[in-house]
Amino acid sequence: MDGGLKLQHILPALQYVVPVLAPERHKGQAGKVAVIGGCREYTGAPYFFAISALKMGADLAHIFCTAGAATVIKSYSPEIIVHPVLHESYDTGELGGKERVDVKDKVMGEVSKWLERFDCIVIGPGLGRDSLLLDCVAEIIVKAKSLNIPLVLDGDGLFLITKEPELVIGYPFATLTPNVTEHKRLVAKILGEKNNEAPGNWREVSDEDLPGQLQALAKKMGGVTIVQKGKTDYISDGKTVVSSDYFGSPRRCGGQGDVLSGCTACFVSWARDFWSKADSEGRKICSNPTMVSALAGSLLCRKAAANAFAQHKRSTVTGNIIECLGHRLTLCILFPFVAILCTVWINFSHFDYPAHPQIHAWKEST
Ligand SMILES: NC(=O)C1=CN([C@@H]2O[C@H](COP(=O)(O)OP(=O)(O)OC[C@H]3O[C@@H](n4cnc5c(N)ncnc54)[C@H](O)[C@@H]3O)[C@@H](O)[C@H]2O)[C@@H](O)CC1
Ligand SMILES: Nc1ncnc2c1ncn2[C@@H]1O[C@H](COP(=O)(O)OP(=O)(O)OP(=O)(O)O)[C@@H](O)[C@H]1O
Ligand SMILES: [Mg+2]
Repeated sequence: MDGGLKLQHILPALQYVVPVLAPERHKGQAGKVAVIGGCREYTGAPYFFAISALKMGADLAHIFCTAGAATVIKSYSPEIIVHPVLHESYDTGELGGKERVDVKDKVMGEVSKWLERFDCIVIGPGLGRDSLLLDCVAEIIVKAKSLNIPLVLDGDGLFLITKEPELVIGYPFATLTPNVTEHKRLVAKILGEKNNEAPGNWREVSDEDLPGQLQALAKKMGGVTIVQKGKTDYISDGKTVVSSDYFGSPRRCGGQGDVLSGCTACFVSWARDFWSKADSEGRKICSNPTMVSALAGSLLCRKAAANAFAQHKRSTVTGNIIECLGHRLTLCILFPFVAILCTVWINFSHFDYPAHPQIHAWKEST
Protein backbone atom coordinates (compact mmCIF):
# COMPACT_ATOMS: atom_id res chain seq x y z
CA MET A 1 0.00 0.00 0.00
CA ASP A 2 2.97 2.31 -0.07
CA GLY A 3 5.01 4.00 -2.76
CA GLY A 4 1.93 5.54 -4.32
CA LEU A 5 -0.77 8.03 -3.75
CA LYS A 6 -1.96 8.74 -0.22
CA LEU A 7 -5.35 9.95 0.93
CA GLN A 8 -3.84 13.24 2.03
CA HIS A 9 -2.54 13.75 -1.50
CA ILE A 10 -5.92 13.17 -3.04
CA LEU A 11 -8.40 15.31 -1.18
CA PRO A 12 -6.51 18.61 -1.47
CA ALA A 13 -6.35 18.13 -5.22
CA LEU A 14 -10.11 18.47 -5.36
CA GLN A 15 -10.23 22.16 -4.66
CA TYR A 16 -8.27 22.71 -7.84
CA VAL A 17 -10.24 20.22 -9.87
CA VAL A 18 -13.76 21.54 -9.23
CA PRO A 19 -14.32 24.23 -11.87
CA VAL A 20 -15.24 27.77 -10.89
CA LEU A 21 -18.64 29.12 -11.84
CA ALA A 22 -17.71 32.19 -13.87
CA PRO A 23 -19.50 34.22 -16.54
CA GLU A 24 -16.74 33.71 -19.10
CA ARG A 25 -17.06 29.93 -19.09
CA HIS A 26 -19.09 28.35 -21.87
CA LYS A 27 -21.47 25.42 -22.05
CA GLY A 28 -19.58 22.16 -21.94
CA GLN A 29 -16.54 23.37 -20.03
CA ALA A 30 -17.86 21.91 -16.79
CA GLY A 31 -18.11 18.46 -18.31
CA LYS A 32 -19.81 16.53 -21.08
CA VAL A 33 -20.55 12.99 -19.97
CA ALA A 34 -22.32 10.07 -21.58
CA VAL A 35 -23.63 6.68 -20.60
CA ILE A 36 -23.94 3.62 -22.81
CA GLY A 37 -26.87 1.88 -21.17
CA GLY A 38 -30.63 1.57 -21.06
CA CYS A 39 -32.48 -1.39 -22.56
CA ARG A 40 -35.88 -3.08 -22.47
CA GLU A 41 -35.62 -4.02 -18.78
CA TYR A 42 -33.71 -1.09 -17.33
CA THR A 43 -34.45 2.58 -17.89
CA GLY A 44 -33.85 3.85 -14.35
CA ALA A 45 -30.12 3.15 -14.14
CA PRO A 46 -28.94 5.36 -17.06
CA TYR A 47 -31.33 8.08 -15.92
CA PHE A 48 -29.95 7.99 -12.35
CA PHE A 49 -26.44 8.21 -13.78
CA ALA A 50 -27.19 11.16 -16.07
CA ILE A 51 -29.21 13.22 -13.62
CA SER A 52 -26.60 12.66 -10.88
CA ALA A 53 -23.86 13.96 -13.15
CA LEU A 54 -25.96 17.03 -14.01
CA LYS A 55 -26.85 17.68 -10.36
CA MET A 56 -23.16 17.46 -9.53
CA GLY A 57 -22.48 20.26 -11.98
CA ALA A 58 -21.73 18.64 -15.35
CA ASP A 59 -23.02 20.75 -18.26
CA LEU A 60 -24.29 18.02 -20.56
CA ALA A 61 -25.33 14.41 -20.09
CA HIS A 62 -26.11 12.04 -22.95
CA ILE A 63 -27.62 8.55 -22.90
CA PHE A 64 -27.04 6.02 -25.70
CA CYS A 65 -29.68 3.32 -25.35
CA THR A 66 -32.09 1.10 -27.27
CA ALA A 67 -35.05 2.66 -29.07
CA GLY A 68 -37.53 1.14 -26.62
CA ALA A 69 -35.75 2.59 -23.61
CA ALA A 70 -35.25 6.01 -25.19
CA THR A 71 -38.90 7.13 -25.18
CA VAL A 72 -39.25 6.15 -21.56
CA ILE A 73 -36.05 7.92 -20.49
CA LYS A 74 -36.94 11.08 -22.41
CA SER A 75 -40.20 11.18 -20.48
CA TYR A 76 -38.32 11.28 -17.15
CA SER A 77 -36.45 14.48 -17.92
CA PRO A 78 -35.91 17.04 -20.66
CA GLU A 79 -32.43 17.77 -19.23
CA ILE A 80 -30.88 14.65 -20.74
CA ILE A 81 -29.97 14.13 -24.41
CA VAL A 82 -31.08 10.65 -25.43
CA HIS A 83 -29.84 8.73 -28.49
CA PRO A 84 -31.93 5.66 -29.41
CA VAL A 85 -29.11 3.96 -31.33
CA LEU A 86 -28.44 0.59 -29.70
CA HIS A 87 -30.05 -2.66 -30.85
CA GLU A 88 -30.81 -5.82 -28.91
CA SER A 89 -31.74 -9.27 -30.23
CA TYR A 90 -35.24 -9.00 -28.76
CA ASP A 91 -35.98 -6.32 -31.37
CA THR A 92 -33.91 -7.59 -34.29
CA GLY A 93 -34.68 -11.31 -33.93
CA GLU A 94 -31.93 -13.91 -34.49
CA LEU A 95 -29.35 -12.53 -36.93
CA GLY A 96 -26.76 -14.27 -39.09
CA GLY A 97 -23.08 -13.30 -39.06
CA LYS A 98 -23.32 -10.77 -41.91
CA GLU A 99 -26.44 -9.13 -40.45
CA ARG A 100 -24.75 -8.80 -37.05
CA VAL A 101 -21.82 -7.04 -38.68
CA ASP A 102 -24.23 -4.69 -40.45
CA VAL A 103 -25.95 -3.85 -37.16
CA LYS A 104 -22.58 -3.21 -35.48
CA ASP A 105 -21.47 -0.94 -38.32
CA LYS A 106 -24.71 1.01 -38.08
CA VAL A 107 -24.39 1.42 -34.31
CA MET A 108 -20.74 2.44 -34.60
CA GLY A 109 -21.62 4.95 -37.32
CA GLU A 110 -24.17 6.59 -35.01
CA VAL A 111 -22.07 6.52 -31.83
CA SER A 112 -18.68 7.40 -33.34
CA LYS A 113 -19.71 10.84 -34.49
CA TRP A 114 -20.42 11.80 -30.87
CA LEU A 115 -17.68 10.00 -28.96
CA GLU A 116 -14.84 12.47 -29.12
CA ARG A 117 -16.99 15.24 -27.64
CA PHE A 118 -17.18 13.49 -24.28
CA ASP A 119 -14.91 14.01 -21.29
CA CYS A 120 -16.01 10.74 -19.75
CA ILE A 121 -18.13 7.81 -20.88
CA VAL A 122 -19.80 5.39 -18.49
CA ILE A 123 -20.41 1.92 -19.85
CA GLY A 124 -23.02 -0.35 -18.36
CA PRO A 125 -25.76 1.07 -16.10
CA GLY A 126 -28.92 -0.67 -17.26
CA LEU A 127 -27.21 -2.02 -20.37
CA GLY A 128 -28.52 -5.60 -20.11
CA ARG A 129 -26.60 -8.66 -21.25
CA ASP A 130 -27.83 -9.27 -24.77
CA SER A 131 -24.94 -10.61 -26.84
CA LEU A 132 -25.61 -8.42 -29.89
CA LEU A 133 -25.72 -5.34 -27.68
CA LEU A 134 -22.54 -6.32 -25.82
CA ASP A 135 -20.68 -6.98 -29.11
CA CYS A 136 -21.43 -3.41 -30.18
CA VAL A 137 -20.42 -2.04 -26.79
CA ALA A 138 -17.07 -3.85 -26.99
CA GLU A 139 -16.41 -1.92 -30.22
CA ILE A 140 -17.45 1.34 -28.59
CA ILE A 141 -14.92 0.69 -25.80
CA VAL A 142 -12.15 0.07 -28.33
CA LYS A 143 -13.02 3.26 -30.20
CA ALA A 144 -13.23 5.34 -26.99
CA LYS A 145 -9.81 4.05 -25.92
CA SER A 146 -8.32 5.04 -29.27
CA LEU A 147 -9.50 8.60 -28.49
CA ASN A 148 -8.11 8.44 -24.92
CA ILE A 149 -11.52 9.14 -23.44
CA PRO A 150 -11.82 8.22 -19.76
CA LEU A 151 -14.20 5.32 -19.15
CA VAL A 152 -16.16 4.24 -16.09
CA LEU A 153 -17.36 0.63 -16.18
CA ASP A 154 -20.31 -0.32 -14.03
CA GLY A 155 -23.20 -2.81 -13.91
CA ASP A 156 -23.46 -4.84 -17.10
CA GLY A 157 -20.36 -3.11 -18.46
CA LEU A 158 -18.52 -5.09 -15.77
CA PHE A 159 -20.24 -8.26 -16.95
CA LEU A 160 -18.72 -7.60 -20.38
CA ILE A 161 -15.30 -6.80 -18.90
CA THR A 162 -15.35 -9.95 -16.84
CA LYS A 163 -15.88 -11.91 -20.07
CA GLU A 164 -13.36 -9.86 -22.06
CA PRO A 165 -10.95 -8.21 -19.61
CA GLU A 166 -8.48 -7.37 -22.38
CA LEU A 167 -10.89 -4.58 -23.35
CA VAL A 168 -9.67 -2.48 -20.41
CA ILE A 169 -6.50 -4.14 -19.13
CA GLY A 170 -3.69 -1.58 -19.18
CA TYR A 171 -5.95 1.37 -20.00
CA PRO A 172 -5.02 3.98 -17.37
CA PHE A 173 -8.20 6.03 -17.82
CA ALA A 174 -10.51 3.18 -16.92
CA THR A 175 -12.37 3.19 -13.61
CA LEU A 176 -14.27 0.07 -12.60
CA THR A 177 -17.01 0.40 -9.96
CA PRO A 178 -18.03 -3.14 -8.98
CA ASN A 179 -20.49 -3.97 -6.22
CA VAL A 180 -19.74 -6.99 -4.05
CA THR A 181 -21.08 -9.50 -6.57
CA GLU A 182 -19.45 -7.89 -9.59
CA HIS A 183 -16.16 -7.73 -7.67
CA LYS A 184 -16.27 -11.43 -6.86
CA ARG A 185 -16.81 -12.27 -10.53
CA LEU A 186 -13.84 -10.11 -11.52
CA VAL A 187 -11.61 -11.62 -8.84
CA ALA A 188 -12.56 -15.13 -9.94
CA LYS A 189 -11.76 -14.30 -13.55
CA ILE A 190 -8.58 -12.28 -13.08
CA LEU A 191 -7.07 -13.69 -9.90
CA GLY A 192 -8.83 -17.07 -9.80
CA GLU A 193 -6.76 -20.16 -10.37
CA LYS A 194 -9.22 -21.28 -13.00
CA ASN A 195 -10.63 -18.64 -15.27
CA ASN A 196 -14.06 -20.19 -15.35
CA GLU A 197 -14.85 -20.53 -11.69
CA ALA A 198 -18.54 -21.05 -11.11
CA PRO A 199 -20.26 -18.70 -8.61
CA GLY A 200 -20.24 -21.46 -5.97
CA ASN A 201 -16.43 -21.51 -6.14
CA TRP A 202 -15.91 -17.78 -5.82
CA ARG A 203 -13.11 -17.08 -3.42
CA GLU A 204 -14.50 -15.53 -0.27
CA VAL A 205 -12.41 -12.68 1.04
CA SER A 206 -12.55 -11.34 4.56
CA ASP A 207 -12.78 -7.57 4.97
CA GLU A 208 -9.21 -7.60 6.27
CA ASP A 209 -7.86 -9.11 3.05
CA LEU A 210 -9.95 -6.88 0.81
CA PRO A 211 -7.53 -3.96 0.31
CA GLY A 212 -4.63 -6.27 -0.54
CA GLN A 213 -6.72 -8.32 -2.89
CA LEU A 214 -8.11 -5.20 -4.57
CA GLN A 215 -4.62 -3.82 -5.07
CA ALA A 216 -3.51 -7.12 -6.61
CA LEU A 217 -6.53 -7.07 -8.91
CA ALA A 218 -5.94 -3.48 -10.07
CA LYS A 219 -2.26 -4.25 -10.62
CA LYS A 220 -2.98 -7.39 -12.60
CA MET A 221 -5.39 -5.35 -14.71
CA GLY A 222 -2.54 -3.03 -15.65
CA GLY A 223 -3.26 -0.10 -13.35
CA VAL A 224 -6.94 0.54 -13.96
CA THR A 225 -8.68 2.22 -11.02
CA ILE A 226 -11.15 0.01 -9.17
CA VAL A 227 -13.75 1.22 -6.67
CA GLN A 228 -14.96 -1.78 -4.72
CA LYS A 229 -18.31 -0.67 -3.31
CA GLY A 230 -19.63 -2.01 -0.02
CA LYS A 231 -19.81 -1.22 3.67
CA THR A 232 -16.49 0.51 3.07
CA ASP A 233 -15.56 1.55 -0.48
CA TYR A 234 -11.96 0.58 -1.27
CA ILE A 235 -10.25 2.29 -4.19
CA SER A 236 -7.03 1.17 -5.85
CA ASP A 237 -4.99 1.74 -8.99
CA GLY A 238 -2.62 -1.10 -8.19
CA LYS A 239 -0.10 1.26 -6.57
CA THR A 240 -2.04 2.16 -3.48
CA VAL A 241 -5.39 1.63 -1.78
CA VAL A 242 -7.53 4.28 -0.16
CA SER A 243 -10.81 3.74 1.62
CA SER A 244 -14.00 5.72 1.88
CA ASP A 245 -15.81 4.62 5.00
CA TYR A 246 -18.05 7.56 5.79
CA PHE A 247 -21.11 5.79 7.21
CA GLY A 248 -23.61 6.74 4.50
CA SER A 249 -27.03 5.17 4.80
CA PRO A 250 -28.42 1.83 5.97
CA ARG A 251 -30.93 1.85 3.08
CA ARG A 252 -29.79 -0.39 0.24
CA CYS A 253 -32.34 0.58 -2.42
CA GLY A 254 -31.29 -0.03 -6.05
CA GLY A 255 -29.74 2.76 -8.08
CA GLN A 256 -27.20 4.08 -5.56
CA GLY A 257 -24.36 2.60 -7.61
CA ASP A 258 -25.62 4.56 -10.61
CA VAL A 259 -25.43 7.74 -8.53
CA LEU A 260 -21.85 6.87 -7.64
CA SER A 261 -20.93 6.39 -11.31
CA GLY A 262 -22.60 9.72 -12.19
CA CYS A 263 -20.63 11.57 -9.49
CA THR A 264 -17.40 9.82 -10.44
CA ALA A 265 -17.86 10.58 -14.15
CA CYS A 266 -18.45 14.25 -13.37
CA PHE A 267 -15.24 14.42 -11.29
CA VAL A 268 -13.33 12.54 -13.99
CA SER A 269 -14.42 15.08 -16.60
CA TRP A 270 -13.24 17.93 -14.34
CA ALA A 271 -9.99 16.16 -13.52
CA ARG A 272 -9.33 15.55 -17.19
CA ASP A 273 -9.64 19.25 -17.89
CA PHE A 274 -7.50 20.21 -14.90
CA TRP A 275 -4.69 17.75 -15.54
CA SER A 276 -4.53 18.66 -19.24
CA LYS A 277 -4.18 22.36 -18.37
CA ALA A 278 -1.57 21.67 -15.70
CA ASP A 279 0.43 19.65 -18.18
CA SER A 280 0.25 22.27 -20.92
CA GLU A 281 1.44 24.90 -18.43
CA GLY A 282 4.40 22.67 -17.56
CA ARG A 283 3.32 22.17 -13.94
CA LYS A 284 4.16 18.92 -12.21
CA ILE A 285 1.20 16.60 -12.02
CA CYS A 286 0.15 15.09 -8.73
CA SER A 287 -1.71 11.87 -8.37
CA ASN A 288 -3.70 9.72 -10.68
CA PRO A 289 -6.77 11.71 -11.84
CA THR A 290 -9.00 8.67 -11.78
CA MET A 291 -8.10 7.94 -8.12
CA VAL A 292 -8.95 11.52 -7.13
CA SER A 293 -12.25 11.34 -9.00
CA ALA A 294 -13.21 7.95 -7.65
CA LEU A 295 -12.61 8.94 -4.05
CA ALA A 296 -14.55 12.18 -4.46
CA GLY A 297 -17.44 10.33 -6.14
CA SER A 298 -17.61 7.77 -3.37
CA LEU A 299 -17.46 10.28 -0.51
CA LEU A 300 -20.11 12.51 -2.04
CA CYS A 301 -22.45 9.67 -2.83
CA ARG A 302 -22.23 8.31 0.72
CA LYS A 303 -22.71 11.72 2.29
CA ALA A 304 -25.72 12.44 0.05
CA ALA A 305 -27.18 9.05 1.08
CA ALA A 306 -26.68 9.95 4.74
CA ASN A 307 -28.43 13.30 4.30
CA ALA A 308 -31.31 11.73 2.39
CA PHE A 309 -31.70 9.08 5.08
CA ALA A 310 -31.74 11.68 7.85
CA GLN A 311 -34.79 13.17 6.16
CA HIS A 312 -36.67 10.19 4.72
CA LYS A 313 -35.57 7.27 6.89
CA ARG A 314 -36.87 3.90 5.66
CA SER A 315 -38.72 5.49 2.75
CA THR A 316 -35.47 6.87 1.27
CA VAL A 317 -35.20 6.08 -2.45
CA THR A 318 -32.49 6.91 -4.95
CA GLY A 319 -34.29 10.07 -6.14
CA ASN A 320 -34.02 11.48 -2.59
CA ILE A 321 -30.26 10.85 -2.61
CA ILE A 322 -29.89 12.61 -5.95
CA GLU A 323 -31.73 15.64 -4.57
CA CYS A 324 -29.11 15.86 -1.81
CA LEU A 325 -26.08 15.76 -4.12
CA GLY A 326 -25.56 19.49 -4.49
CA HIS A 327 -26.54 20.49 -0.95
CA ARG A 328 -24.07 22.44 1.11
CA LEU A 329 -24.39 19.76 3.79
CA THR A 330 -23.29 17.13 1.31
CA LEU A 331 -20.45 19.07 -0.28
CA CYS A 332 -18.90 19.76 3.12
CA ILE A 333 -17.72 16.13 3.18
CA LEU A 334 -15.00 17.12 0.71
CA PHE A 335 -13.98 20.63 1.57
CA PRO A 336 -13.32 20.72 5.32
CA PHE A 337 -10.58 18.16 4.69
CA VAL A 338 -9.22 20.37 1.98
CA ALA A 339 -9.22 23.46 4.13
CA ILE A 340 -7.43 21.75 7.02
CA LEU A 341 -4.91 19.91 4.91
CA CYS A 342 -4.11 22.89 2.77
CA THR A 343 -3.10 24.97 5.73
CA VAL A 344 -0.68 22.30 6.90
CA TRP A 345 0.87 21.05 3.74
CA ILE A 346 0.35 21.69 0.15
CA ASN A 347 1.65 23.39 -2.85
CA PHE A 348 -0.05 21.70 -5.69
CA SER A 349 2.53 22.65 -8.27
CA HIS A 350 5.29 20.86 -6.36
CA PHE A 351 3.95 17.37 -6.04
CA ASP A 352 6.41 14.85 -7.29
CA TYR A 353 4.05 12.03 -8.13
CA PRO A 354 5.13 10.99 -11.61
CA ALA A 355 3.21 12.59 -14.43
CA HIS A 356 0.79 10.25 -16.04
CA PRO A 357 2.31 8.66 -19.14
CA GLN A 358 -0.73 9.49 -21.22
CA ILE A 359 -1.38 13.02 -20.03
CA HIS A 360 -0.02 14.27 -23.34
CA ALA A 361 -2.43 12.09 -25.22
CA TRP A 362 -5.24 13.50 -23.12
CA LYS A 363 -4.17 16.99 -23.99
CA GLU A 364 -4.05 16.24 -27.68
CA SER A 365 -7.54 14.86 -27.70
CA THR A 366 -9.09 17.89 -26.03
N1 LIG B 1 -33.85 1.18 -11.80
C1 LIG B 1 -32.99 0.56 -12.61
O1 LIG B 1 -33.17 0.53 -13.84
C2 LIG B 1 -31.79 -0.09 -12.02
C3 LIG B 1 -31.07 -0.94 -12.83
N2 LIG B 1 -29.92 -1.50 -12.41
C4 LIG B 1 -29.18 -2.29 -13.42
O2 LIG B 1 -29.52 -3.64 -13.26
C5 LIG B 1 -28.52 -4.41 -13.91
C6 LIG B 1 -28.11 -5.56 -13.01
O3 LIG B 1 -27.46 -5.04 -11.84
P1 LIG B 1 -27.34 -5.85 -10.48
O4 LIG B 1 -26.60 -5.04 -9.50
O5 LIG B 1 -28.70 -6.34 -10.08
O6 LIG B 1 -26.38 -7.03 -10.92
P2 LIG B 1 -26.53 -8.62 -10.80
O7 LIG B 1 -27.61 -9.07 -11.70
O8 LIG B 1 -25.18 -9.16 -11.00
O9 LIG B 1 -27.02 -8.85 -9.33
C7 LIG B 1 -26.23 -8.63 -8.25
C8 LIG B 1 -26.86 -9.43 -7.12
O10 LIG B 1 -26.00 -9.34 -6.02
C9 LIG B 1 -26.76 -9.09 -4.87
N3 LIG B 1 -25.92 -8.30 -3.97
C10 LIG B 1 -25.68 -6.98 -4.02
N4 LIG B 1 -24.87 -6.60 -3.03
C11 LIG B 1 -24.59 -7.73 -2.34
C12 LIG B 1 -23.80 -8.01 -1.20
N5 LIG B 1 -23.16 -7.02 -0.55
N6 LIG B 1 -23.72 -9.28 -0.78
C13 LIG B 1 -24.38 -10.26 -1.42
N7 LIG B 1 -25.15 -10.06 -2.50
C14 LIG B 1 -25.25 -8.81 -2.94
C15 LIG B 1 -27.98 -8.32 -5.31
O11 LIG B 1 -29.07 -8.55 -4.46
C16 LIG B 1 -28.22 -8.90 -6.70
O12 LIG B 1 -29.11 -9.98 -6.63
C17 LIG B 1 -27.37 -3.45 -14.22
O13 LIG B 1 -27.43 -3.04 -15.57
C18 LIG B 1 -27.68 -2.28 -13.35
O14 LIG B 1 -27.09 -1.08 -13.84
C19 LIG B 1 -29.35 -1.23 -11.10
O15 LIG B 1 -28.41 -0.20 -11.31
C20 LIG B 1 -30.41 -0.83 -10.10
C21 LIG B 1 -31.38 0.21 -10.62
N1 LIG C 1 -23.23 -1.72 3.56
C1 LIG C 1 -23.11 -0.46 3.12
N2 LIG C 1 -23.08 0.57 3.97
C2 LIG C 1 -22.96 1.85 3.54
N3 LIG C 1 -22.88 2.19 2.24
C3 LIG C 1 -22.91 1.20 1.33
C4 LIG C 1 -23.02 -0.18 1.71
N4 LIG C 1 -23.04 -0.93 0.58
C5 LIG C 1 -22.93 -0.06 -0.44
N5 LIG C 1 -22.86 1.20 0.01
C6 LIG C 1 -22.75 2.43 -0.80
O1 LIG C 1 -23.86 2.49 -1.69
C7 LIG C 1 -23.45 2.94 -2.97
C8 LIG C 1 -23.87 1.92 -4.00
O2 LIG C 1 -23.25 0.70 -3.75
P1 LIG C 1 -23.96 -0.68 -4.12
O3 LIG C 1 -23.08 -1.77 -3.63
O4 LIG C 1 -25.38 -0.64 -3.66
O5 LIG C 1 -23.89 -0.56 -5.71
P2 LIG C 1 -24.76 -1.31 -6.79
O6 LIG C 1 -25.18 -2.66 -6.30
O7 LIG C 1 -23.97 -1.26 -8.03
O8 LIG C 1 -26.03 -0.34 -6.93
P3 LIG C 1 -27.12 -0.31 -8.10
O9 LIG C 1 -28.38 -0.75 -7.47
O10 LIG C 1 -27.16 1.10 -8.54
O11 LIG C 1 -26.63 -1.21 -9.20
C9 LIG C 1 -21.95 3.16 -2.90
O12 LIG C 1 -21.72 4.53 -2.70
C10 LIG C 1 -21.53 2.41 -1.67
O13 LIG C 1 -20.48 3.11 -1.02
MG1 LIG D 1 -24.75 -1.46 -10.00
